[in-house]
Amino acid sequence: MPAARCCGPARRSCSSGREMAERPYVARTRRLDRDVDLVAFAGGDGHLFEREGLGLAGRGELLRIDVPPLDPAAAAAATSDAFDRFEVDDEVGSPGCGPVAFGAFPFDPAEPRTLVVPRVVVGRAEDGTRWITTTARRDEPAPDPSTVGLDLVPPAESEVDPGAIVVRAARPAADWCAALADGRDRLRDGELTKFVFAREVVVETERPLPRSAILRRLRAGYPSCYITSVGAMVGASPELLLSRRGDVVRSRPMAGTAPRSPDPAVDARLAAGLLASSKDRHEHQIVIDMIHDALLPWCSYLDAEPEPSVLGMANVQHLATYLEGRLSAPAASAVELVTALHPTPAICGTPTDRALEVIRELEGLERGAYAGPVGWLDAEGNGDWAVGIRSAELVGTRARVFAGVGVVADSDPEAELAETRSKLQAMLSALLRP
Ligand SMILES: C=C(O[C@@H]1C=C(C(=O)O)C=C[C@H]1O)C(=O)O
Repeated sequence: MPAARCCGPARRSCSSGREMAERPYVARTRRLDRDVDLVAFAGGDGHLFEREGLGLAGRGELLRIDVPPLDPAAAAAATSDAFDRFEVDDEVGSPGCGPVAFGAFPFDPAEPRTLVVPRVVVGRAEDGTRWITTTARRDEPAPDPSTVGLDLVPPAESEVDPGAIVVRAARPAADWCAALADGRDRLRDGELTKFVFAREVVVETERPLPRSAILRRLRAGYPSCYITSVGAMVGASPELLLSRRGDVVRSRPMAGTAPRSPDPAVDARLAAGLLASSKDRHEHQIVIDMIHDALLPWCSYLDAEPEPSVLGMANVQHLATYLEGRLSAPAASAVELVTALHPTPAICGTPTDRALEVIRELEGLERGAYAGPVGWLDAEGNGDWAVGIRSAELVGTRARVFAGVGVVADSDPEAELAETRSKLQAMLSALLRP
């Protein structure tokens, strides 16, 4: 049974005792005439998924939804059951309106996953539509979206000086390189084609890190990335795992990396070298093939760009390929597709099970939600999910910052170490403002 969408007189009939038991929650969406800054709205303790100023930001927590791991159909059933418990009064009707849930799922695909439905969500869409949704239990005084909204914007955190800062690699670089070489040598036995190996850097400060200031810096420095804040994780990922709008599905995987140069001629040479590198093209193709094969069973058609392009951020440039398809009816929900796709070889390897074994045995770190899917889902199954890379777990005065690299048979540990340093730069420069 879909979430009840009602408005006007129909709202009264929704208040029967039966409705009360079946639909204990209400969600009201209203158009916003004022503009809204999503990063400011999310503040230091909200939920955020934003790219180029568009997306969703939420505050508070009405409800948590447990999403079963590993089983796409069970994940879809759990989320649609949860959304069915809402009476929805939505005057806008765009993707991301009505009740929405945010999640930063763990990397480990077998671990439990949770979505959070905030109490207030604001949205900004590409066509200029802006809206606010409030959610509540039916038996509590319902906040009115036309009055509640933007007064909830938290005051900007002052640029609190976090005091003395200690930064250290969780594992000595030489040790990490030796473990990577050990894994690489196992690629030669033919059972494993690629695995992704990550490093962790720990940042400790005297006073808590200013989360909303960090998000503003990430947005300023990485405007083409997905700026996210969900649970303990913050990030600026360039990589779209999955976007689902109605029956249209998109993904933009990335794999294959080169540094940037301030000299345009050198930078162009680096990009051309990346496109011509058989190692990087191989790493990239593994990811595209897997995503294509994993999405195809859900689609009536699916197209991938024939050639990757090079996408540049401030710190690194990547090979990237768009895939776009139309979902077969009934269209699978975003959470169903995310469950089917994750973990891709961009952040795990191939074959998945062997790569997971090597990561668990040799990486020596707890990935948590690093490299897990991060995004949102609405009651119609729409959603946007990024790959949770270029991310950090922030807890009080401690941040764990992560970066990983794809390892194939001809990977060089020192070059891969340098690549992690370039990738870490995104988050470290946002955290450490001397
Ligand atoms: C794993 C990370 O990045 C991934 C690995 C890449 C590579 O190996 O070339 C490129 C983009 C990402 O898919 C990371 O940034 O932590």
